[in-house]
Amino acid sequence: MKVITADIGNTNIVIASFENDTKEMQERLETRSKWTLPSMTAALRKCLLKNRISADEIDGSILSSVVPELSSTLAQALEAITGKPVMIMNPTLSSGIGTGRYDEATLGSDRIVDMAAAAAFYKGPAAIWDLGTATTLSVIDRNHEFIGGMISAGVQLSLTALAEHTSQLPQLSPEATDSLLGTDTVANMISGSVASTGIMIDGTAGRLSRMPDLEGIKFIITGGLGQLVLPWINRDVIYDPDLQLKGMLTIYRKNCS
Ligand SMILES: Nc1ncnc2c1ncn2[C@@H]1O[C@H](COP(=O)(O)OP(=O)(O)O)[C@@H](O)[C@H]1O
Ligand SMILES: CC(C)(COP(=O)(O)O)[C@@H](O)C(=O)NCCC(=O)O
Ligand SMILES: [K+]
Repeated sequence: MKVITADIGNTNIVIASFENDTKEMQERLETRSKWTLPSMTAALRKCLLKNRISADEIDGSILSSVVPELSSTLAQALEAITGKPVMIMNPTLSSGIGTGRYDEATLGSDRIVDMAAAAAFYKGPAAIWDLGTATTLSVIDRNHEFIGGMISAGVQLSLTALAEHTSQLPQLSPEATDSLLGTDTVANMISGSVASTGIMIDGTAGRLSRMPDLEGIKFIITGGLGQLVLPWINRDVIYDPDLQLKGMLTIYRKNCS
């Protein structure tokens, strides 16, 4: 069975294709308000062509979006290409996660997808940090109930905010660093965003591991910026850059009958 997964984040749209459990394509498009139905459809067709996937092989698709203004454009583009209705993430779909403690209408669907993948592939209790535009933490207990989390400014977003709101700080992209204490402005900003995010995650993980209800908790890191912070986390973590894609595939299968 061939399934397309589409994930609209605030920085990137990730389009992937799975043949059964094997990922055979992954492409990134920029998230921008200028996408129209024709330009989106053309971009999707280009992704498929580049990966030699023909539209009539596709059995179905699933869309997860945290940018509602773009959801219907991408959904319509997927439907135009596949000729089949797209499954759109919403609170009524079965995900394997109990979200009753949170206001479900406001919970980002990328976080439900992260938790669904963690439950399916690693089992709870688990804490998932997703390092994208924002850094999110979502925690599930052993019964796969979402018990709470955190939202903080992402690594790139913090750097951008520093440059935009100060006179003397430059615009930077995050990069790997092994120095805690920088001796110039750039090194200070990089350790202040990259190292400090890893240390924040490590400290939070330490506290979570001491919570009696979360005994045996697993720590999972994903998202475009996840790899950069790994060296700053001094404990066992699972790094799974495909968590979001695997979660969407899991939810598609649970709901496609
Ligand atoms: N494969 C990658 N390698 C390095 N950086 C990446 C990669 N993918 C995304 N990024 C960076 O990660 C940030 C966004 O991560 P992403 O998980 O795509 O965010 P979102 O889900 O919010 O759209 C951007 O700063 C982007 O430049
Ligand atoms: C927190 C987020 C902005 C993260 O988005 P991302 O960094 O993946 O683009 C997104 O999950 C969202 O809009 N959530 C809604 C608020 C909530 O989850 O409570
Ligand atoms: K995120």
